[in-house]
Amino acid sequence: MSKPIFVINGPNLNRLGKREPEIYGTTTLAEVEAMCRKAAGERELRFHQSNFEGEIVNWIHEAIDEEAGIVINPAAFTFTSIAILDALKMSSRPIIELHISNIHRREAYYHSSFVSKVATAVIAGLGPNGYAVAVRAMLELPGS
Ligand SMILES: O=C(O)[C@]1(O)C[C@H](CCCOc2ccccc2)[C@@H](O)[C@H](O)C1
Repeated sequence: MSKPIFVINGPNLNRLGKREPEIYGTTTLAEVEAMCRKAAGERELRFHQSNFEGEIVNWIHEAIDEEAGIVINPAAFTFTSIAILDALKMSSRPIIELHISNIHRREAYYHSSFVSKVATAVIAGLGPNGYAVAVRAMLELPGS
């Protein structure tokens, strides 16, 4: 039986599409979820968002226990969270770090990701469509 794919979103992404459309577009997180489920096809997809670091850590533990691949947009926790890094280090499955914007073209405090130290791949700058690209890529990665 194939394993689920976890898509995990960090703080403030619940406001996607409602603020800063010039950076993040007008697509809502609910629409992103629908795009991910379409991209996943028959594969089970778990889609989560939280503004709380510990909740994100718990979902990473769930993904590890289910031997599942993880697509993660940690949002601001990308640049601050050792807890999320430590949790991701425990995974033996593919991890795709996803950012809607190209963080490397933005403010300097967005340039150094803890998550990139353990990510299998990083997607940044494709806009909300990057999520569907990440899910489709995850389907093809060995071990996902
Ligand atoms: O580009 C991305 O996906 C980011 O992960 C989004 C984070 C911000 C998430 C906040 O999302 C909002 C969405 C709509 C309105 C306001 C914030 C930002 O801190 C990263 O540098 C890049």
